[in-house]
Amino acid sequence: MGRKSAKSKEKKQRRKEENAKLAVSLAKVDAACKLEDPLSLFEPFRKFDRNGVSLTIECKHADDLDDTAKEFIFQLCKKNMQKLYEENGIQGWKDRDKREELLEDKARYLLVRDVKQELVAFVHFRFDMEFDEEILYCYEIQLTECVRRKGLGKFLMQILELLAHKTEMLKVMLTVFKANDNAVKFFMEALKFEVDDISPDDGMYEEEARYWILSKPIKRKTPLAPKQVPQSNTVTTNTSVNTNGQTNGVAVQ
Ligand SMILES: CC(=O)SCCNC(=O)CCNC(=O)[C@H](O)C(C)(C)COP(=O)(O)OP(=O)(O)OC[C@H]1O[C@@H](n2cnc3c(N)ncnc32)[C@H](O)[C@@H]1OP(=O)(O)O
Repeated sequence: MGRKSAKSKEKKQRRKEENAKLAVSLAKVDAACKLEDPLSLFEPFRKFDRNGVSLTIECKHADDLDDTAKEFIFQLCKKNMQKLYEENGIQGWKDRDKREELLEDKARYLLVRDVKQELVAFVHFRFDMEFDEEILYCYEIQLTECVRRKGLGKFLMQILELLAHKTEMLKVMLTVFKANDNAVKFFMEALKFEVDDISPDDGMYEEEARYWILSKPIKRKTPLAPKQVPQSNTVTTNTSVNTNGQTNGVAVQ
């Protein structure tokens, strides 16, 4: 009896701790979702001026998109992804389902425009929980062909990593079709994303899953031990961005 009651006490304590941890994670996601314009935290990242293109980047809630932006997002996604969905997706491609997913409440966008103010690329992302972890999920990164292979995709993913760091998310996650060779090279080779623990294992289903769930942990600088802290108090674990758009305090490759 004595042992049993000690055990149940332990169990209760563990559950209490788990609930408290979950409440903290949910509060972080909630706070991140409430940020009006997260890009205002990283002003230098509003411009991409490299490799012969001059582009501007803005961040919007799905709710605040105008009809032109909504249509651009849907049509570009369809152009880039329909064939892959039809060949690899369980339910193929469905216009209506995709339109709904793109405009769900939590959806947020990075919108990229050229000098004529024409949209040329977008990222659809969300702050969310994946099981009991607070994460930033990249639903889509879609570029028109004329702005590919100029470093823009990498730049946009760096913004997501910075946002995830600033809002204290644990990972950036995404789903990619195994057959999407270019995207797999981009995420896994160039950006060092890895197959996440929740990605379906081979052999889990009758047929091998046609996609991977990838993730990249958001690394934080470990604060120095007290005796190592310099007198000048210059050590910080916060992310800061210098005027060249380079980051300090977060591992962005
Ligand atoms: C979660 C999802 O959204 S999955 C779907 C991803 N999106 C798509 O498949 C839509 C069509 N493709 C695209 O929009 C773009 O090609 C993206 C997003 C995949 C890549 O963006 P880009 O701006 O073209 O990539 P970026 O120029 O930053 O490339 C960085 C590195 O990734 C790798 N990479 C990018 N594209 C390719 C490619 N087509 N083939 C091989 N490697 C590539 C390279 O190592 C590249 O470095 P390098 O150019 O110095 O060799």
